[in-house]
This record gives sequence, C-alpha cells and structure tokens, in this order.
Amino acid sequence: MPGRRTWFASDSDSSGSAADSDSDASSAAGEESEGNRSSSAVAPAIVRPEDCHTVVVLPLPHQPLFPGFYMPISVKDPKLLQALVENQKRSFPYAGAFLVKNEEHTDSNIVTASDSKKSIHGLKGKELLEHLHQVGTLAKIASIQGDQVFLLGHSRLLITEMVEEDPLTVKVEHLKEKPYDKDDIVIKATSFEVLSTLKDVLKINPLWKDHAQIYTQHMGDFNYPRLADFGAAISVANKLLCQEVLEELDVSKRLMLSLELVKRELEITKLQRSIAKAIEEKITGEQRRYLLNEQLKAIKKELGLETDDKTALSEKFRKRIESRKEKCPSGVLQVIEEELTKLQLLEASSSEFSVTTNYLDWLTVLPWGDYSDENFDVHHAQRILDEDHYGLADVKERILEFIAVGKLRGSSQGKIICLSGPPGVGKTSIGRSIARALNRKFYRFSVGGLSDTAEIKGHRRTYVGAMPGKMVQCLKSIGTSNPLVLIDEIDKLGRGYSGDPASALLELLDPEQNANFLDHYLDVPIDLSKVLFVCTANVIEMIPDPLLDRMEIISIAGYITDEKMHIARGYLEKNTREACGIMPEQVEFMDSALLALIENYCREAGVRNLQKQIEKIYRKIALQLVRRGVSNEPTQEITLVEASEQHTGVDIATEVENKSLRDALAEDVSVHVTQTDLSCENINVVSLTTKSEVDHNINEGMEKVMEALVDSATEKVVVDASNLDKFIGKPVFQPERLFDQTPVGVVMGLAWNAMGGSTLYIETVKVEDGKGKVALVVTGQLGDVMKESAQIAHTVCTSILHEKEPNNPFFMKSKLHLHVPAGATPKDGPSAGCTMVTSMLSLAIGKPVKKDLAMTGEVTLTGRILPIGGVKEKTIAARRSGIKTIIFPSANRRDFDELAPNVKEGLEVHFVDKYSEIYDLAFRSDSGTRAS
Ligand SMILES: Nc1ncnc2c1ncn2[C@@H]1O[C@H](COP(=O)(O)OP(=O)(O)OP(=O)(O)O)[C@@H](O)[C@H]1O
Repeated sequence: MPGRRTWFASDSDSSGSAADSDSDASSAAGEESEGNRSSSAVAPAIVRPEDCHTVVVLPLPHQPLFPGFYMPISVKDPKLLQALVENQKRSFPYAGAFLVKNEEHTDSNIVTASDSKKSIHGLKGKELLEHLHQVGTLAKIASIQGDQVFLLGHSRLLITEMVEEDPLTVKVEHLKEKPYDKDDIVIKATSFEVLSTLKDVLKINPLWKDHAQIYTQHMGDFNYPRLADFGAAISVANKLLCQEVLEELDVSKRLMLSLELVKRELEITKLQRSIAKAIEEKITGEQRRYLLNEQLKAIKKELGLETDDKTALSEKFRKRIESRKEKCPSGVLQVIEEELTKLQLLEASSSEFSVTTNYLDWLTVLPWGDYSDENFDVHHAQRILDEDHYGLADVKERILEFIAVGKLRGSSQGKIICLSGPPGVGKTSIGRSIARALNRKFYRFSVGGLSDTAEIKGHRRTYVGAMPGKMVQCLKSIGTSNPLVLIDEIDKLGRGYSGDPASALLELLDPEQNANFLDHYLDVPIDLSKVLFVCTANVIEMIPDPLLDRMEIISIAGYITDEKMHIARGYLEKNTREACGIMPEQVEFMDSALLALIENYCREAGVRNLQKQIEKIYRKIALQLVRRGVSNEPTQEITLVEASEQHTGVDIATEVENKSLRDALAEDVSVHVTQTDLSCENINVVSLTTKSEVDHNINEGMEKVMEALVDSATEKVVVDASNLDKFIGKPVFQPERLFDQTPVGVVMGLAWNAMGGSTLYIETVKVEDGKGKVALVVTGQLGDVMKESAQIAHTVCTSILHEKEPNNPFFMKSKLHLHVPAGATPKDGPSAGCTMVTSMLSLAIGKPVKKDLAMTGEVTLTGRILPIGGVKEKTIAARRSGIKTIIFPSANRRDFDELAPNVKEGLEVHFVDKYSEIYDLAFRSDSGTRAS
C-alpha cells in the first residue's frame, strides 16, 4: 500500500532537493553516531534542521512520518500550501509533520486520504492542534507539485506552543533518543528478533528488500534506533502503535514496540500470501479442467467415440425421421432438411440454436403418417359399449350407426360427435369407450374457460418459451395420427382477449379445413382429418353456432331411478368395492339401501354423486373391517404370525394389543361375541392369525372364546335402508311433493336446466279485491321472460274465464300474487306459461286441479300452447315426484315418443294445442284425450 505508506526515494531524485535530502539524511545519521558531522555537508545558505524551532504544521492522516522515509501528502488547505511554497523559496524547506489523533471525530471521517484532509482542513489553530499528536517529525519538503508535497522525515519534534493560527505554526523542541548501552543483551536480542522477523517479511514480500537497501543508502548502516524506526515504518498494522514508536525515546522499548509491529506485519503478509495462493489455485484448477475437457473431447472425436453437439443432435433428428420418411409429407421433410442445415451454421451457445433445436425436436417427434388399425367391428363395439355403460340404448345405437358407416366407407372421418347432457351422465366415459371400441388412442383436453387461441393454435416461434398448441401436443404424447380426441366442456369456451378461441376450434374441428391444420409454432400443415373429435357439453345452446352447425349432437338426458339402480348395482358398486379392496363376501349392499340412496340422497340426473356416496359407504366399510382386524393382505398375516412366534408361551392377554379384546378375554367375552352392532369395533382379529399360538397357550375354555371371536370377525357388513344414515348421514333431499292433493290456486309445473329436470309448484293467492284493484304481483326470483309469461298468463286466464264462466268477475276486481318456490333459486323461461294460467284459473273458479297432475308448455296471448325443451328430463322428474298425468304441448309428441318405454311406463300423457284443452283436463276429470 504505497499510497498510505511512507515512500523511499529511489536514489538522489536527480533534483536539487533530492541532493539536499541526501545530505540531510547523512547529517541526521551523523547526529546520532558521530556528533554534528553532517553540518559541514550542508550548504551554508540553507538553514540547518537543528535550527528550526518554529515550523508550519502538516497534519498526517494515516501514519506518522519516520526519519529517513519519504512520504507524499496532498495539501488541500491553500494557505498552508502557500506557506510551504514560500518556506521552500526562502531556503527554509521544513515543516512539522504530526499525526492526527485517532479520535471519533477524525476517525469516522478519515476514510480516504482526501476525506481525512477535508475534515482536518476544516479545523484551524487551537482546534487543529488539539487533534494532533504532540510528537511528530521535522520534515524536509523535498518537492511540491500542485498540491502534492513530498516530505522526507528528518528528526523527532515535540510541540511546545502555538505561534500562529492559520496556517498553524508551532514552536518545537527537537527530541533525541535516550543514551543506551550498545552491548545491552536485551537490546541486542530484541534487535536480532526484529531483524530475523524482517528477514522473514522480506522473504515473503520482496518489495521491502529494495526499501531496506535504499534506507541504508540514505541513513548509513542500521543502528538500533533506526532498526526500530524501519520496522515501524514498513508496517501497516496499527498507526497508534507506530506513533508510540515515534514517541518512544528509550531505544530498548522502541525496539520492543517495533518488534510487535513487525510480527503483526509478518502475519498479515502470510495471510495475504495464502489468500493469493488459494485464489490462484482456484483459477488454475478451473483452467486445467477446461483444458482437460477440451482435450478429452478432441481425443473422443479423433477416436470416433463422440461427435460434437451439433452433429450428435442432427444425427438424432435424422434418425427419428428416417423411419417415417416414406409417410412424412414432402413439405415437412424439406423444412426439416432446411432446419438441419441451419443448425450446422449456428453457434451452439446462441439462442437461435436452442430455438432451432426445439423446433426440430417437435417436427421430428410427431407421428407423421402413423395410424393405429381401426376396428369397425360393430359387434365388438357393442360389447365394449355395453361392458362400460348401462342403458343409453339410443346413444349406443347412434355410435354403432356411426361405426357401421365407417366400416362401409373404410374410414370414420368427417364427423364431430357432441355428447350433451347434465353432469355425471357419462359423457366423458362414453368418449373413452368409443375410443376403445374403435381401437383408437384416447386423448382428452378441456376447453372450459379457455380464452387464448394460442392454446389451440400454438405460439409463434419468435416468442420466448413458445409452445405448439394442444393438438400438436396431443399427437406427440399419443404417437398416432388418428386418435379419438375428447374436447370437454365445449359450451364453456371462454371469450378470447387475443383472438377468438371458437374460430380457432372451428379450424381444428371442421373436416373441410382440418386436413391442412396450421399450428403457429410448427408452421407446416398437419393432417387432422383422420382424428375423431368427440365434444361434450352440458347445454348445447351455449355452443357457438358455427361449431354447433358442424356437430352431430347426441343428447344424454339423465337417468331414472330404475336406470340408476342398474348402474349402481352393475357398475358403480362393483368398481368401488374392488377399488377399496373389499371382497364380495365381506359386504352385503341391499337393494333397499341402493334405492334409498338414489331417492333420498342422489336425485340429480347424473350418477357422479351416486358414485361419490357409494365410495363414501365403502370407505366406511373398509375402516370397519380394518378396525376389526380383517385383512386381505397375506403379508400382514405373516407379520402377525411371526410376532406371535417370538412370544410363544406368553400369556394371551399380552399377545393382544387391543384393549377391548383384552377386556373381553378377561371379563365377560360373550357380551362382545353376540353383539350384532355393525361397527364391531371391540373385536380384535389379531387372534385369527395367532390362533395356533393360542391353542398352545390357553386352556379349552379360552379356545372356544377365540372361535366365537373369529366367527364374529368374519361376519358380513350389511348396508340396508335402515342403517344407511350411519354411513352417509341424514338424507339431503326432502320429498319434492309438498302436497298430496294440491290446494286451490296451486299447480305443479315441470322445469329443467343443465343439472336435469325437476318439478316446481306455482302458487297464486288473492291479496285484495274491489273495483279498480286489478293487479298481479310476481315473486320467486323470476327472470324477464318468466315475468312476461306471468303477464300473458294473467291476460289469457281473464279471457278463458270469460269464455268458461261469463258471470265470474274474479279477474275484474282482484289483486293477485303469484309465487314460484323455491324463492332462492333463479328461474326463467316461458315453459311455465300454461301452469300459471291454470294456477290463476283454479283460484278464480275455486277448484283444485286434478290429483297427481303436472304440466308444461308456453302459452301465447291467444291461448295456443307452444313446444318446450327437455321432455325427457321433465318426464323423469315427474315420475320421481309420483305424478300420474302429464300435459305436454302437441309439438313435443315426437320427443316423447322417442323416449325409452321404461321412462314412459305408467304415465298418462296428454298433448294439447290450445289452453282450453288443458282447462278440461285439469278441472274436469271425466274429459281429455289420452295419448299414451
Ligand atoms: N350408463 C352408465 N353406466 C355405467 N356408468 C356410468 C353410466 N353413466 C355414467 N357412469 C359413470 O359415472 C361417472 C361420471 O361420468 P362422466 O365423468 O363421464 O360424466 P360426464 O357426463 O362427463 O360429466 P361432466 O359433464 O361433469 O364432465 C363415471 O364414472 C361413469 O363411468
């Protein structure tokens, strides 16, 4: 750190001042060794240093200046600088250099030389004096360049008093070492130690070697005080210790202090060296490894063991596409070839390289021209469809027709099947079955909430992290070009913020367009015409029209109780039992339990909830069986037997961990054995596997007890209607029917939504009557269409009443309130029109409608009945509520006729064109046309 240390002049500086310094140095040396010999060498015009009794003060921020050492210092105070320049001109080139005290004030500020000067610069006169050590060095001004002043230490000074404030000038006294005995052994020993330590320092840090030589040139041979000064001057360890050395006039003590400094310097030098060595080693180690790696690569390449990255990659891609070269479109082959050539020209570390590699990876991994052999065997398909799903005869028939056409044509392309229906009716699982029947690979992705077209069409390659769209990803993961792709929740497609996802799907699905589907990422046309697309939706009305237009809709309306019973028995219960690892002989699931489950817990159209409840029941059964200790795993048995072998001869009670059994064995066992409680938790079946041990260790009576326990443990768990609530809690559904016989003003209507069909009551009451009070209030969270429907119904019933009972003035003077429970469920649609008319008329004529009657149909102002949707769902809902007679619009006759016989069975259905027919059916039990 030469900047912070005293410097040595190389030799006589070639300037006049350097020549002076030489003479000064020798004179200073002369003072100590041979008296005042040096005075004869100094030019008489120049003031002798010994005659300097008043000096300008130079504050030193970092280290004291030692006699014989050079120190550069930057003087910022212009007045001080001016004084020094003038002194030099006046042949009085001297100043007093004093170290700034290590006080908080100065220390915190003295960070760099310039900073420290700045802070000292602010201090003047007495204040500055207080911040300086009183012992310093008489410094000869060797040269001044700008504000850089080069000082050469001469001798020690002590400030005696202040003479001038600015620049600070002080009176000084020259200090001399105390006389000492040159032969003193302590001094000798200390100086040897200083010398040997200095040697060590010089060995490690050869920089100081030169300095030592120069010092001896300036100061003559080392003597003890100079040796002590030298040691202190070269050390950077501690400025205060250095100052102590400067202040110490006792040579022995000075040597000791210097030794401490030199030792510290040695430690610092050693540490510095080891740090440097460690860093050097690290760098050379890395370089070595790199070099060796490069050599290894070169050797491997030479031996043909390994080609470089680019060649290896190109070969990998070529190999992949080689097997499909015949089937791969020529356009794609050309692009691959171009990209491979480009790859060779790119720098392996460039970003373009990785983009090209990724692109080639996608291009070559796709199953160009690879198809799975399609199976158009209708019988096989029928078997598979029946195997996976109960009922759904019409759906299966449509699928078989589709397969039959495929057989005749030789391919099944060109159709998009859309399975629509409420949740949990098996749309997704039918899709999977179709794939199995046709021997196609199955891939499913959901577009519910999808709003970014890039998900379908991919990102352009220019984007960082670009990816191809879902379809290309599908082809990659499936590995054939003719999979069955199930696009779930197509009715919940999001509205795009970047492009329209519906249009992107159209391009994907449309048989006219998808033979040349262009993914933004791949940028080469892909033939998707062999892919069979099956979509699922809950509400077809929500599917974008252009998409709907291209689809073959197959609706699945939901299941009636009978169908649910079959599905539950034949599929759900069996699958769940197997999934839970329970044997058929361990459980008895009664039909009554299934029926109660369906009617009281799972009334929705689908069977997903039914499946969940059955799973819940089986989980509980599994827990019971495990608590009893019944296990179907052989390994567990072995463990138990082993465990019992280790404890042969021990009392049985200690063998059995379960406290209840221990209690049972010890006390009244028969209580537990005879109990029929399904939970049977207090019977531990550890005894089953330890039975042989038990035989050896317990007496006859105890043996009988164990046998009884075994019987009890293997007892079946029975689930029936009476204990169903123990498994799944109390029923969640109350009966939909509020009235056995609907009162006056109340009529049952039929409704449907995405979840299936349901029955709903429409109630009308008179609020008040009187002339001019005619009004209708509607409540029940009705939508606009339904509110309008109520208004229409009000008008229609007025005219009907006028026609049927001309003398009845009811509607001319009554304020009515019409309500549709349940009030918290929003409702809308026109199909409750005829029900509303009937409800108001019932109130007007004071007659309840026929028992077990439900109706649905939109009514016009002139009393005509228009068709409605969801005939199957509504019929199923009516059956569930125990309805015997249903009134449908005539236009829905076709829908009803298409229903399966088991759905229509036992129902009296009437089809009407005009409201007057409903009037007759509802209020006159003897009339009406029976339709089925
Ligand atoms: N007819 C059936 N026979 C046997 N199992 C059925 C039948 N219908 C539905 N399931 C079973 O019901 C469960 C739910 O069916 P799935 O997931 O296919 O319903 P989804 O109609 O696709 O519902 P979502 O609209 O919510 O997607 C499946 O385990 C399925 O096997």
